[in-house]
Order: sequence, then C-alpha cells, then structure tokens
Amino acid sequence: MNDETIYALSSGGLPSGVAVIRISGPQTQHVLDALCGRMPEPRFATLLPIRNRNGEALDRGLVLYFPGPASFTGEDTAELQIHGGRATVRAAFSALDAIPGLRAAEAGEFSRRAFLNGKMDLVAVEGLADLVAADTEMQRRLAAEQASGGLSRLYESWAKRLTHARAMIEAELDFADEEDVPGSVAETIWDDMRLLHQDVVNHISSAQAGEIVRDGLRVVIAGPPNAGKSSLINYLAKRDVAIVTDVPGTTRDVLHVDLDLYGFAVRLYDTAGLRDTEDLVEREGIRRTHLSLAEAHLVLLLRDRPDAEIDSVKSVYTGPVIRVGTKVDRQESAWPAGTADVMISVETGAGIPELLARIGAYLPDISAANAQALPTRKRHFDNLRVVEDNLGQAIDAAHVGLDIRAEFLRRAAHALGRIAGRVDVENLLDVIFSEFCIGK
Ligand SMILES: Nc1nc2c(ncn2[C@@H]2O[C@H](COP(=O)(O)OP(=O)(O)OP(=O)(O)O)[C@@H](O)[C@H]2O)c(=O)[nH]1
Ligand SMILES: [K+]
Ligand SMILES: [Mg+2]
Repeated sequence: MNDETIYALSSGGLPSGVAVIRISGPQTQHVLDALCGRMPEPRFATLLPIRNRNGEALDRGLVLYFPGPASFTGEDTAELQIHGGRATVRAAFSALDAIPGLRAAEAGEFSRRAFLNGKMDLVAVEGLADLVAADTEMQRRLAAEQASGGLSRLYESWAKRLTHARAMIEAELDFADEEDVPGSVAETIWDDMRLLHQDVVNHISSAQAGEIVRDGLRVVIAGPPNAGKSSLINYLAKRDVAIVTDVPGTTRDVLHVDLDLYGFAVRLYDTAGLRDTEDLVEREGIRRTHLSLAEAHLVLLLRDRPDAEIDSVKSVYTGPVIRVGTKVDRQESAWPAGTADVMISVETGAGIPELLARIGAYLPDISAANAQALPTRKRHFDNLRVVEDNLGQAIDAAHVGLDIRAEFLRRAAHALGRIAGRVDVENLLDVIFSEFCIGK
C-alpha cells in the first residue's frame, strides 16, 4: 500500500459544467473531514460545502467516498464534483495542497495503483488506456471488452491449463520411483496442450485485426504527379489539409488524416507523386513515399489517364491495391476494360461512395465471435509468439525427458504471465502508465 495520498482533476479541460477531482490514498478520510466537515455515507452522492483551510466555503458539490479495497484503486478514494470554473478548481487545489501528505498525481497514477493493488491486470489497464483514447465505435468496443477483463480472462484460462499440465508432470517426476503410481499420469495432458496450442495459433492470427482496429487501417494514396492525390485526401477529410495546384510535384511531405469509416479508424496518407526527377526536394519526397508504402495495409493507386506509369509502386509494395481512375468529370472516353477498379471525381463526387465501400472491404470482420478478445499490441503479439513456440516444442519433444518438456511449458506460462503483468514487468510499467492522462 502506498502511504502518499494523491489528487487530480479527472474530468476534461476547464472551464466545464462540472469538474471531478479524484483523491486516493490513506489520507482520504482526513481530506474529506477537512474539506467538507464530515464524512459522506460510503458510495452515496452527498451535497456538501467544500471549505478552504480558513473554513470559508469555496463551493458546494457532490461528494463521494469509496472506502478501500472496494474502490477503483483499491485504496480509500473520494470524488469531489464541483463547478468547473478555473478559479473554483484552482481554489480547491490549493485547499488540497494545504493538507500535509497530499500531492498532485502523475499521469496514470490512479490506474497504476489499481494495478499494484491487484484490481486490474496489465491487459485490462491497457484496455482502459485505449478506452480513454478511443475515437471510433470499433476502437471503443474492442477497448471496452479488454478493459472489462475479456482478454485477461482468456489468458487466465490458458494459464490455468498450463498450470494443471505442469502439476501433472511434476507429480509424475516426483513419484516416478514409487511402484504403485500408475505409469504416465502426464500422458493425459498432451491432448489438451495440443488444443491449447491451436487456440494460441488462432488467437495470434487475429492480431492484425486487433492492431487495425486499435491503430487504424493504413491507406496510402500513391500515383504519378498530378493524378489528384491531394485533391482526394482533401475531399475525404472535408478540409484543405494538402496543397493542391496544377504543378506536378506539388506534394513533398507525407501527411495524413484520420477518417472514421463504418466505425473503424482509417489513416489516409497523401504522398509525393512518383516519377524520375532531378529535383532534390522532390526526390526526398519520393523516398518518403516509398517508406509509407512499405508500412501500408492498402494502397489507392491513382492516375488520371489509363496509360500513366504506375509500375514503380509495385517495386516497393506488394500488398492489396485499388486502382483508381481520377477526374472522371473530364474524361472524354471510357477507360479500357480492366484498367481501373473505380472511377472518381472530386469535382462531382462521382465514384466516391464506391471507393469507400471498396476500402471498407479491407476492414477486419469483427462482427464474428472472435471479436470478443483480440490481441491489440505488439507486446501481446511478441509474448504470444513465445507461448506458441514453447508450447509447440513441449508437444513435439516426446522423445526427450519429461523434465525438458516441463521446462518448455514453464517458459510458455512465463510468457503468458508477462502479458498479464504477473512476472518481471517492472521496466514496462513506466511505458504503459505514461500513456494515460493525469487523473486516470
Ligand atoms: N476536373 C478535375 N480536376 C481535378 C480533379 N482532381 C484533381 N484535379 C486537379 O488536378 C490537379 C492536380 O491535383 P493534385 O491533387 O494536386 O494532384 P496530386 O496527385 O496531389 O499532385 P502531386 O502532389 O503534384 O503529385 C489540380 O489542378 C486539381 O485541381 C477532379 O476530380 N476533377
Ligand atoms: K499537383
Ligand atoms: Mg499532391
């Protein structure tokens, strides 16, 4: 348990209708006594005056008290819901500062205490960070599932199966010399370990879907100069994010906008037009285009005439491509069959709904049951690969001693424990909790 009591503004920017100040730590009762003159009934909102240290009321507000361990952090916590004026909040802060043993919280410190007090494992903590940051409906759904422990429960059930298997092996190793122990108790576990291995493999294969939901589908607009790339990003962003001129080679920096498409985050990149050029700045732009292409999930390959050169994209990018014919308002004749997947115009809006629907086809299908719990971070993915690898080795190593197979299972369990934050994650904690805002 922490002996410092912390406080922070947990609601958003000021001014606001209501500001929520959260307090957590052993001094919480004392703080409420000092500020409000009495303790509210636990978990009931009570309208009370908030006083400074001279006893002057600085505001009235709803006060809530959550005695630990049945609180978010597991410690005694309180919430003051006061008026969200800057001066009011400042006055409340100085009243809190005046109480010895109290200090302002650091980013993520409430969640960190919740983790350290066993209220949430690390996966749930990450889900909570994602939930606070969620912009789209699908980000919200995935994060809510993770924050409420969906993914944690899955990993816990796997950990249990591993523990059981290891216990059976230990028993066999310990009692191997005793004549009346039946031959291979441990043999019975390998069927389940094979099933578990398959579960892990399936789960890993959904990692890209999880990553796309959380971080967005990366869609790069590429093509020759003047194809209309910047015009398209402006049209879809509904604002002038990129410079558009009729000069070929206008765009040099890669810039991006975030779109919400069917509830999914899509990050759309505008890039420098691809061509051979002596211009130093434009060449740097093209180098950056290549870097974005290497990271793309999907490329929109734009051109304003069917015979324009687009092969240079294929030399750096081999993923899915939607071929887009542009400026259809200006085209005098139809393009030869098979030269474009969709024809658009940003002047008339023609073809845009079809283009969006085609992009939508590359969004993950998380309507299915597997949407329950997807790995969302590289950290999960990396550890899952270790689980999978060691589990596979344990299963395959039938020809070696049981003690060696047990060691592979121990390593698999260890990697699983790292995901939940149960084993050696000290160095990770600062990274994870710094993602939070103050007050969470
Ligand atoms: N009529 C018509 N003109 C368009 C359309 N889209 C783009 N243009 C024009 O085409 C020219 C080039 O457009 P940009 O969006 O700058 O093309 P870009 O591909 O970004 O060009 P670079 O950045 O130089 O590679 C501009 O004059 C645009 O106004 C369209 O749908 N219809
Ligand atoms: K241009
Ligand atoms: Mg451009």
